[in-house]
Amino acid sequence: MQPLVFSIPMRTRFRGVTRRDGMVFEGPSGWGEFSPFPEYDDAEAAVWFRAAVDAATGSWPAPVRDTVPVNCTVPAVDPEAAAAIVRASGCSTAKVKVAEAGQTLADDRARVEAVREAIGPDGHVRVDANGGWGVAEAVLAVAVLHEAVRLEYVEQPCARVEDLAAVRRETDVPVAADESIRRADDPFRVADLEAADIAVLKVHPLGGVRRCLEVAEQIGLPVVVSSALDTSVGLAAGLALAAALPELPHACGLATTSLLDGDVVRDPLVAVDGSISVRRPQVDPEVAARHRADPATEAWWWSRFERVREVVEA
Ligand SMILES: O=C(O)CCC(=O)C1=CC=CC(O)[C@@H]1C(=O)O
Ligand SMILES: [Mg+2]
Repeated sequence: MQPLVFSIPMRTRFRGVTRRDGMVFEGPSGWGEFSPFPEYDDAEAAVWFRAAVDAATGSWPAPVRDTVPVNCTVPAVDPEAAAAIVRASGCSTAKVKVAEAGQTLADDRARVEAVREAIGPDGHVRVDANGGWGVAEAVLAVAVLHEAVRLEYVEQPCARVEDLAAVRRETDVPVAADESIRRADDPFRVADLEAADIAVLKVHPLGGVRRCLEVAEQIGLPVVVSSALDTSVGLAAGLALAAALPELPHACGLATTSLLDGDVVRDPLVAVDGSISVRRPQVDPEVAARHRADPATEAWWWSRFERVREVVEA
């Protein structure tokens, strides 16, 4: 089948995005997704392209489990909306966005408190600052939020690896690295600088399932597999990675189809009782057609696809 350009509305604005656009294409092994965020340049998008080609033409490692525990993902919304997302999810781990531009630590605190209330005392609450804090700010914010709700970990409190290491030395709350791995020239620097307790791995920004498995083996840290807000096609690759990891001590950030108002498959990968069953849904042309991008968006993606393919084949 011809590659398809999709454009799916987000249910809530997330990382400044209100629609998720991208392409899916089919190869001998199944469907692959190519959906780098629009602001990424061709060199960065090329890594996502490799992951999509790998999904469509390569083989995935053998799974060692058939379900993957997942967290619900709570955008930087008000406390009532945050609690409603947690309750609707059925998950016992929640990842809460904090440090959103234009919001305060009091906003973050009110959100995580509502999430703790909704998830109960035995649930896990983790926060993701997407590098939005400086070191001193992060140390203070983590102390306040940990005191309020007990945190499982804090993801990417600061942008720089050196700053992650500095925060890690100042707090007992485990630090997870995300952008410092997926957008870094050297994904292993976080381990070399003892900057993180946990590695968040995303399949598309890191070039595919097998490449991620190699990173997981070499980085020497417990891994949390997370999505890049993919459709169920991209998520299946994350699920394959999570299913193949020898150890999976934390819930994974793969319950993100609920953030999208639609999908390209008929049977989306959704969490049931906090877990997703490991499988690989195929694109349904009729369902995908409902989310076909408008001609201008389609033209933009085709031109990106051709440019990035040239980068990859050069
Ligand atoms: O980890 C999750 O719970 C879901 C995925 C998720 O939060 C993200 C996906 C893609 C880009 C993001 O800004 C964000 C993240 O930073 O982890
Ligand atoms: Mg993150």
